Amino acid sequence: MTTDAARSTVLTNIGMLVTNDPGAGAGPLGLIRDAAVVFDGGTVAWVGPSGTAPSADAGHDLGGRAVLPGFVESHAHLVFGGERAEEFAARMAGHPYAAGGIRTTIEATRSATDEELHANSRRLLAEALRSGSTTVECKTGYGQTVGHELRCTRIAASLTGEVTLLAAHVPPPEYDGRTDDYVTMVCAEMIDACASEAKWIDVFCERGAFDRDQAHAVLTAGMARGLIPRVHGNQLGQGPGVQLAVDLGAASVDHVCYTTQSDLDALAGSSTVATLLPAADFSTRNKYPDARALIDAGVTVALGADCNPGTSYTTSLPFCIALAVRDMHMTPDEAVWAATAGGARALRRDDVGVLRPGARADALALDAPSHLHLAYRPGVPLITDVWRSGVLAYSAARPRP
Ligand SMILES: N=CN[C@@H](CCC(=O)O)C(=O)O
Ligand SMILES: [Zn+2]
Repeated sequence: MTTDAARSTVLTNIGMLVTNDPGAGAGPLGLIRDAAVVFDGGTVAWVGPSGTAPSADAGHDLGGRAVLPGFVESHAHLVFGGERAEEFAARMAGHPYAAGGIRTTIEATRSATDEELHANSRRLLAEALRSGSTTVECKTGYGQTVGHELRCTRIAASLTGEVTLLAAHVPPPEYDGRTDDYVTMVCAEMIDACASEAKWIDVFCERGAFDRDQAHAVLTAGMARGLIPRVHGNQLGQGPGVQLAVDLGAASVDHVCYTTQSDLDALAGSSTVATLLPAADFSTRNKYPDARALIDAGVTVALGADCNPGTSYTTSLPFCIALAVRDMHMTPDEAVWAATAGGARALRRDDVGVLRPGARADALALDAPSHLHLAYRPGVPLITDVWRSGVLAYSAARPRP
């Protein structure tokens, strides 16, 4: 077992390799049977048939198992205090989900110590790694004051380079009935204070949260400070989120459960990714997005787990793949692509979500002969090994990280 990123490692006897490089193998997933991969330090050095693999300092025989690029989680809320199991139970008893539930977590987050927030977010990041996520975006959004958002942004930045300032998640209680004043404060103070720690700016554009003009003001203020927009939209009903995301050239619009034909047309003619979050729809009994209509219209689709304590307390992209196939009518290949290359597109990255020379050496192995088993065997812990930047960061054969 190799844990040293400075050395080269050859993975041999891979039954089925997903490269996501159509030039390297069959179909959009670039599938290669009986394959090998060489990692040199933190990058992929070689990909091809097992028999022709170059030698390396160390070897890892996969015994016919499948290997995929590490999952790219492009939607996660990992910095928060408390949990909302009671709200989940009430929902399962028939209470609807509403944006206001976010305030419960704002209160718990503001009350939590830095150490508690660090420990909880690191625990969830390690959980995501065990589920195969090797790149993880992380949002703030449960502070909603300058000081608390700055604290949460710094904690997120200690976990990942993909930090999203979710400056406008829901108007906090002290701004009750004064959402415009909150937006003014965000644009005048919060974004200035937090921008240097973040890459992305995000808004929840939805009934009960922020309307189109308010969301536009926050996103453009973020863009003026160098942040790239992404949007939570069209989760709970039809709304302006999709169109706003496209108008501003956002990297992604997330949820996208309720769409009109003009939303589909706008997305199809844009570079904005539709990031679908089926675990949130599962846990809120919400309508699933029409993934088939999106894909058939030519929209780029990503899958995210949306880990958060309200709507989706899971870090498991394998679970989302299974939901996407069973309930959103994506093919297993489409779902696997969306959780790897699709997530990379949503984060505007070309070095992850793909196994080709020069890419980051992020991969996972399954206790299964092909990637199809991710949807075919729902709920089964199939992931045996996860490499991040060439290092074996998780192995089911070893104690957990
Ligand atoms: N939709 C908005 N934000 C989260 C939910 C947050 C919460 O309920 O705490 C989401 O992505 O689902
Ligand atoms: Zn979210």
